[in-house]
Amino acid sequence: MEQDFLTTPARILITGADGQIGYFLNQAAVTDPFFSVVALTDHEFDISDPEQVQRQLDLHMPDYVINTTGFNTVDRAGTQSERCVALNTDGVENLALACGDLSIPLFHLSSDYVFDGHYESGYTEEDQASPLGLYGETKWQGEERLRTALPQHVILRVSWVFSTVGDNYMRRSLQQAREQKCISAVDDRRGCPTSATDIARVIMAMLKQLHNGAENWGTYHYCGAEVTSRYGFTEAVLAAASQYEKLKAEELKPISSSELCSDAERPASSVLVCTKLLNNFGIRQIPWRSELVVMIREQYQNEEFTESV
Ligand SMILES: NC(=O)C1=CN([C@@H]2O[C@H](COP(=O)(O)OP(=O)(O)OC[C@H]3O[C@@H](n4cnc5c(N)ncnc54)[C@H](OP(=O)(O)O)[C@@H]3O)[C@@H](O)[C@H]2O)C=CC1
Ligand SMILES: Cc1cn([C@H]2C[C@H](O)[C@@H](COP(=O)(O)OP(=O)(O)O[C@H]3O[C@@H](C)C(=O)[C@@H](O)[C@H]3O)O2)c(=O)[nH]c1=O
Repeated sequence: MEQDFLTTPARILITGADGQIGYFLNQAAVTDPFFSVVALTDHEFDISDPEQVQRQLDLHMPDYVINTTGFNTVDRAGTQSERCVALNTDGVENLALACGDLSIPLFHLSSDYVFDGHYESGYTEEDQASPLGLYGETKWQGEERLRTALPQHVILRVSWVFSTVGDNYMRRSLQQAREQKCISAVDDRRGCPTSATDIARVIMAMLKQLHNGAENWGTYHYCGAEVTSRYGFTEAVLAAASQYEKLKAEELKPISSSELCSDAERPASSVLVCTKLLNNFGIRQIPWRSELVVMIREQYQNEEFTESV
């Protein structure tokens, strides 16, 4: 039966709906008439349980599954390796196999940490993955399981995600700047911060084109425009936040990553080249700085609201 794309919304099922990307994707998609959304948290839909995956897909029969789950605590991947594998690798395969049985395309998020960080000029989708730690390794294996199980997939690799939701670098550095006179940030790791709302925009734009018949399956990169370091990003966080309050931090000290003792190994330069996304989908990068200004404003608005109730 031919589908009427102009009147029939695309039914999307979002996993990990209360995580950073899941939350903002749900928020944006529910107000867009193009989509009909089922958004499930880990309590409602545990992707590490194959029977539950099957049951939820049979129940909702979406047009697309968007997997925004992940074990993302890079420093704890080694000590919680079972959970990390169960979520980032086996869970992705559970979804891919169940989606395959029902001919549902799977949209999955992966990471710049699949690369070892030696290419200063940036990584394209063609470059060889070579993860440095367990987090990156489990993300890479998850990608590979998906490629093997289900040709109708999108893997979108993103980097350095920030938002007003959950535990992330932006919120942590803001908290540190409120509590400490001197804070430090590493200046020898290069990458591109990306806001969760911007990623939601990109996912929705890709889905619209796929749903309208573009057969652009495969692996893509997306990140905010402008390469920086954690130091450069922290500087921008402090500048934006100081518009709203007098922070305790008087000094931001640049340090090298070797000065952080309990730190997992991370890529030195994990810049993602996003030309393929532009060429295949016409989607452009947005500067992370403008997104950051909006996120910081929202952070203060949310805090004001919480204080007033
Ligand atoms: N954050 C980043 O900087 C980057 C993230 N990514 C990738 O993007 C994706 C989304 O990241 P982000 O939004 O930051 O992640 P979050 O950690 O904010 O959200 C992940 C969500 O997955 C949920 N979850 C945990 N276990 C399960 C499970 N067994 N079944 C279903 N859901 C589960 C978590 O629930 P709970 O909170 O209850 O544990 C949480 O809501 C991940 O795949 C991540 O690897 C890629 C690059 C950078
Ligand atoms: C404690 C501390 C850390 N750092 C640096 C060291 C390290 O590079 C980084 C650690 O912060 P985070 O844990 O937020 O960053 P990290 O876990 O490296 O973030 C990664 O998460 C995963 C999920 C991804 O896929 C990546 O794209 C990336 O966003 O911060 C400082 O600059 N100053 C500090 O005081």
